Amino acid sequence: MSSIIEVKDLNLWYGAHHALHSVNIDIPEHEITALIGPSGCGKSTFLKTLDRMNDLVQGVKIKGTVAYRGQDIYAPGVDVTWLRKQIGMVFQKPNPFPMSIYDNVAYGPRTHGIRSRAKLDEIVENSLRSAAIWDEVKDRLKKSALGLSGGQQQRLCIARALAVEPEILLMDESTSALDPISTSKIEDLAVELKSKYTVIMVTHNMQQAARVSDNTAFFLLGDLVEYGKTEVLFSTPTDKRTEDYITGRFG
Ligand SMILES: Nc1ncnc2c1ncn2[C@@H]1O[C@H](COP(=O)(O)OP(=O)(O)OP(=O)(O)O)[C@@H](O)[C@H]1O
Repeated sequence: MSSIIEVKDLNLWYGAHHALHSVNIDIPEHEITALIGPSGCGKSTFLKTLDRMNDLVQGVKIKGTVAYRGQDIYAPGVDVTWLRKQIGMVFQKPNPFPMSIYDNVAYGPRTHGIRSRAKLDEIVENSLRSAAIWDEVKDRLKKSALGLSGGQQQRLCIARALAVEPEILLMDESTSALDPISTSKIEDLAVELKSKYTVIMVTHNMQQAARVSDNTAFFLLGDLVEYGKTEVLFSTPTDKRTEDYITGRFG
């Protein structure tokens, strides 16, 4: 399986705080990679380096390379709007825009210049179908997205991310604010999506990582301690710190 992201010697500082220490990791295409580790270990920071969301943080310094399909995304001249079209993000709390369900999904494609009503209708339907929410919303597309349940809102946010046809979907604890049924729907969805997309998810929930991911990366205090196939990392971890974490001895 080829790598879609290759990270080499990635270091990140927030001011004087050294939050990521020389991280090296290759992310395979069309698989689900989970990032696990205790609170504050750098999972979200690492995830955000992949679509340059940390650029917005004042005082941040980043060294090393993050290559997406062989291209360093931190090289001068990289168009961050283009990058975020390739690499979409779904956040911890559902954050639909205060507009209709239809307009939430059409927002990105419109921003990228698509005006044809028929084309937008097609994108909206396909994206909502891919996010497994079409049947629940097809009769209320013009209604406010804020009237949906939390789980529906999160699937709508996934549809919104898919509408611009990214290659990679980043999910930052995207089920932690949801009930178990909605969580299970999003886990099933992530597994379905990997035939078309590459999914990278931060999760606090080790059962979730074990259930849905193909690869798992364990972070601790800014270090990538161990990375490998999920079933191997959970059954025969090579590092004592990984073993302690997955057996619940700390974190
Ligand atoms: N914007 C920021 N400015 C300064 N320090 C930050 C910022 N964001 C994160 N940090 C610090 O960087 C470290 C890593 O944080 P990060 O949010 O990446 O951890 P995490 O593993 O995702 O944690 P959690 O599971 O609690 O979300 C922490 O010490 C955190 O306090």
